[in-house]
Amino acid sequence: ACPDGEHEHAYERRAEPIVHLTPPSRPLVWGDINIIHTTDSHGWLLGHQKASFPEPSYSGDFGDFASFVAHMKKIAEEKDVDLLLVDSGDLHDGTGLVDGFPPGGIDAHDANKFFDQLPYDVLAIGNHELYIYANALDMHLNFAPKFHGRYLSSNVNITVAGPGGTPVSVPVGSRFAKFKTRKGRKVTSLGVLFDFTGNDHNTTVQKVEDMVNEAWFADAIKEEPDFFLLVGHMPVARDKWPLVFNAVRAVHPTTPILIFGGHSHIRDCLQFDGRSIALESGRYMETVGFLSVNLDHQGSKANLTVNRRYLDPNRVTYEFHSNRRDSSFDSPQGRKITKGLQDLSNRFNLDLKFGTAPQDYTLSRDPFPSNGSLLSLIVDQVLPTALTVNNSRANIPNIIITNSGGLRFDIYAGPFTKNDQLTASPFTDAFQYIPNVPLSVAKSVLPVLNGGGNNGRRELSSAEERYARGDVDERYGNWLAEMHERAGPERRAAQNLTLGYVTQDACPGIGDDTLHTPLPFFPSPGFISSTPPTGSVDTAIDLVFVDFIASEVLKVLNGLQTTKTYTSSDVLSYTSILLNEVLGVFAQVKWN
Ligand SMILES: Nc1ccn([C@@H]2O[C@H](COP(=O)(O)O)[C@@H](O)[C@H]2O)c(=O)n1
Ligand SMILES: [Zn+2]
Ligand SMILES: [Zn+2]
Repeated sequence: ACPDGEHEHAYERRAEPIVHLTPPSRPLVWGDINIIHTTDSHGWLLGHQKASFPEPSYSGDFGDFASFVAHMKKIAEEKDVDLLLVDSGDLHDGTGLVDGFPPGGIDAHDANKFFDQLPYDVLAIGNHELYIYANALDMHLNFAPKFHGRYLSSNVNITVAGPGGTPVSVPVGSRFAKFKTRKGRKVTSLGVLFDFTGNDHNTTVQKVEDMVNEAWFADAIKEEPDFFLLVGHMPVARDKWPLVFNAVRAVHPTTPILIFGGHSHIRDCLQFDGRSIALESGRYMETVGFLSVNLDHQGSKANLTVNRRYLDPNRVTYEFHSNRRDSSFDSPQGRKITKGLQDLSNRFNLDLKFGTAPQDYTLSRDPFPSNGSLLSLIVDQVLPTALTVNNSRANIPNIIITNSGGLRFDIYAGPFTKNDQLTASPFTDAFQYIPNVPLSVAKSVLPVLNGGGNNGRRELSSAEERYARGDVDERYGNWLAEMHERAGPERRAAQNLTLGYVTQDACPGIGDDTLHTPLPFFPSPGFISSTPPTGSVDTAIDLVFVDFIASEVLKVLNGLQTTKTYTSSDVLSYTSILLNEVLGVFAQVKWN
């Protein structure tokens, strides 16, 4: 499959040990319309930098990605087809580049600037652009204008000072966009956010079912384009896409509809009907999605010919698909972006070392609880250590509860830096407490939180559920065997599959671009807590929790007992140390 045999070279950056990457299994299938998709990048613009698999598979940085896109645009011109670039949101929260700014800065302000150096055709807003008003305002004032009407927030508004200082509620970006492709195809595009309710004051998210009844929506979709490009921060399965899809379909029974989703951080694909396709391209720049569609059967109402591929973003992948060698791959713009990102990392001092992690701690590759579980490390060691530093309540027995979704990435053995701290735990959530909670009541809070719905944890994809059940799709096994057979003896010998994504979705054929051995996957509860102290049922303890879950904790406390009605006035500040600082504090104490 490898055109010139040049792609099996090494990943050898940043003084990491040399690691050999497997090239993609086959060339991309191009169509009349081709779309490259990113989503939930969460600041991983410097790529994944650790040496053990699967990380090197995702080692391409945003500069490499920019070079790839530039080459692909050239190939599209040579083939005389369209190539678009889209993003489905969640730019903020996730690495030092977006969270390691000095005090007083604005979250992802500096890192955002790399996005507008790429030729994005459409971008949609994510929920992580809305947790903090200042970030949403930055998107409105500084980010959206760079994309000239193509940064879409169909159902998301922000309140700003209007004429004469009167507050007005306006879309953060634009509600929709209509444009023509290079080949002259007419496109109507929306940018929809799921029914998010955790947004900051002075931002509003309209429910998807209400959005599709708006007059502007009917107007926007009235005229028939060559295809609808629905980009949105909403999982392609189990969410509100059918509402948007059906609203469009009711007016245009056969017009092609291409959907690009996000938010659930998985590789996924499905077709709502034969003339549509919905793709979701993972998270953290661990996946670049590629979708091709053949539209040019004028007048035909036949099923679309569609092809989707989930690329591992690394230079081997990029060079393979753009027919470049290492020496001819980097574009000037790509190099500039890589340098800019490294400069930003240096400016934010992201290599600052807090200590040395003695082993790997993972979020889902080890069961919870276990010695290898990051969640176990957090509740058994990190929080009990870090929260008692300089804390006058250190000697009062406590239970500390947090939501597992607040921890976002594994820790790998070796130097533990400021960037590692912020990838594992990016949120500035504060610790609060309620004093004098009877031990028996406090002990019951965690089980009720975990029994009471799915808050705090993201849903498992159907593939993850199947993996957790040990149920591996035989389609993949057969295909893998066939690829091995076709590969020939030399390649077969070289193909010791690395750990990585093994995707099972609902679209035809196999989506993964590079073959992998699947990563172990263990589900974890939505909420986790430190071990409760011993004592009698009425021992008064501090119930400590992150502010992100304060309202849920109050609700549970009031459901568990009737002696006292707990309100937000019972909630006090526990420490000045934030959730995104606890690992650094712990590492300095225990890993030095
Ligand atoms: N302050 C915060 C904000 C978010 N979370 C967690 O992130 C989840 C949403 O992340 P997506 O990338 O999937 O949009 C949310 O459900 C929380 O679990 C948090 O813990 N603290
Ligand atoms: Zn996300
Ligand atoms: Zn999200």
